[in-house]
Amino acid sequence: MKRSHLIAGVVLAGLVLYPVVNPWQPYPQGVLLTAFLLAIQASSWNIISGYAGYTSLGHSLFLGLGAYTAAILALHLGVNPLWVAPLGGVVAVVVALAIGLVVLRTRGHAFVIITIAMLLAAQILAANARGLTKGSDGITLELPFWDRDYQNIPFYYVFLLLLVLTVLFSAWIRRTKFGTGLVAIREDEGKAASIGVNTTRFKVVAFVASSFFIGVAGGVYAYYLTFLNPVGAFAILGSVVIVLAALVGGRGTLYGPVVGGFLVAFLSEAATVYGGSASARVLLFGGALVLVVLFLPAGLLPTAQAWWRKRHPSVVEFTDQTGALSFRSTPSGAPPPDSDSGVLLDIRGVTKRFGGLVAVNGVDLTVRRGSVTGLIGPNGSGKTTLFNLVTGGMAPDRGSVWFDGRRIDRLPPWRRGHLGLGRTYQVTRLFKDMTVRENVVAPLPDGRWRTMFADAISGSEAARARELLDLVGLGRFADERAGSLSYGQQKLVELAQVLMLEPSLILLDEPAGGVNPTMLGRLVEVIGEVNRRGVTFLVVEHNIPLVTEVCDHAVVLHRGSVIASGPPEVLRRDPAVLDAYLGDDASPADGASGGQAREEVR
Ligand SMILES: Nc1ncnc2c1ncn2[C@@H]1O[C@H](COP(=O)(O)OP(=O)(O)OP(=O)(O)O)[C@@H](O)[C@H]1O
Repeated sequence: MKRSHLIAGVVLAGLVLYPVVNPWQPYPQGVLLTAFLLAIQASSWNIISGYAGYTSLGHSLFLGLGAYTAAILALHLGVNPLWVAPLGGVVAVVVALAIGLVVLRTRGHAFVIITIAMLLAAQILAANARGLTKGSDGITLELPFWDRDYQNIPFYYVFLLLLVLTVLFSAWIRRTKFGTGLVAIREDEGKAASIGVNTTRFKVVAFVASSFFIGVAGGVYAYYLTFLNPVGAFAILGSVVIVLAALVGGRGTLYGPVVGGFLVAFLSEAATVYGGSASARVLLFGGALVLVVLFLPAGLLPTAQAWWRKRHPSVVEFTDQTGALSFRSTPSGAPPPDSDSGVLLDIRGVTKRFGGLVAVNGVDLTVRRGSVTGLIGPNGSGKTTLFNLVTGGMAPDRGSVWFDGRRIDRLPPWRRGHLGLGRTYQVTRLFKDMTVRENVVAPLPDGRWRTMFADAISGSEAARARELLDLVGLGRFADERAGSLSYGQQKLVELAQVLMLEPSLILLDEPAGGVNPTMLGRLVEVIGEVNRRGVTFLVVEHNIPLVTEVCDHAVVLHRGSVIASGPPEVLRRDPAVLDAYLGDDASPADGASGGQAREEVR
């Protein structure tokens, strides 16, 4: 069992026993209860804002929604708020879904702004829907039905139970492919989409998942407070405190937000007792936020863990990287080598403009099944743009892209990944904070919900990841952080990662760039081996000898247009190609690339 789980278990046992051992202490129980509530919120917030990296500044919206749901039902139907608290979670989920579907189709800052706006809108709505909420007069609820002797102990246990459920839920999410996908979105959303992660769906589900337990807790909280008004229920400070708690403890970790929730709740209590006015409290939180961002950007828990790891370093075993190609079996699902070399990728008249610049100009290009096709051309000739058009990173202005007989240019990147289209990047885009193994199992071969909620590293997948890592010679690095590998090794891991999608076509963008000669030899071997297993390649590469070695066919792009195609050794002597690389018309701007190409072409 992991040490952190053990510590959490001991702390939990202590918290369960505390009211039993010390029943006549309503004050510390009340403080702890507030800490549980904040930890529930921070831990839930962590699902969308820690795992997926989409910061919500209005998460107390869900506490208010839960509280109002329970309070309104109690007011109008006379039911006890405690029994209908789960409905608060349901309302929070419905609202989160509606907001998420609108906002999370986009990327970036819009989300942060909208979350604050939603909180303020809810406040205004609650103040104005007087028939339902009694407006700014607020709703007063009955006192708890249990004997006064029990004080707040029942609330204490309900919040503690909700906290345990929230943490278990968050832990389960982190273990699934969904959780890995969220971290992938946080680290590099574009890359996540290219390996089959339906980023829109993942973000919406994460936002919804982050609202439920807060909504339930809100229902219980209304009963605990016995009074509810719009300003208190939808307070912006409540949201700021949630963010602060998660940042202090360590966003993106399982226990960080819980630890942060406790610390911030205690700090808040101390500020109320010793700090005097409410503005002193705000000042204290502001100051704490600044200090955390400046001195503990990762949060307390990750900083402590890093310190521990430094004091107790694990022994890293370096691979000798020999025998990597002596694998035994064919990767499951890889298509058999196809003797009939029909067209697998068909790019028809594709054009892409950036303002006045025509980066890709009416390109027609076909890649035959089973081939290794090279795509060459001077710097800026449009090769990477063409890759982006094929994999869905951007949409063409004109023309169409067909893959395996199906038009794909309007499909989102993840759908293209599910169809068997994989790519690597000019500058590797591994998820650097994940381990090598996590990187390799991160791709999602299909868009089914079952796959999404399967274990991130299931038995068969672990075996396959191992096999693929052995294929590229990096099996022994499986548990290392991907960012700690050399650049060439990262390129190989990226290839193993793409192979996990079981692609039929892989687009390699400058695989040799920045890779040392030994690594390059391995890369060439791996490309050859994977190709023999039936995978087709389209390779962008400046290293012409390498193109001649691995490619059976090449296409030359110049200023966005195809100027030649044929066997690489023939193209090397084609005057038009030589001209494009070295010719009179080479502009001073690409002079450097011309010099580089001059070396490489010869
Ligand atoms: N997102 C973008 N916005 C504006 N211009 C762009 C964008 N992406 C590429 N370009 C421009 O389009 C042209 C083609 O660029 P692209 O990166 O596709 O060329 P390339 O052949 O891959 O070059 P290299 O060999 O240097 O990677 C260049 O002039 C580049 O500056």
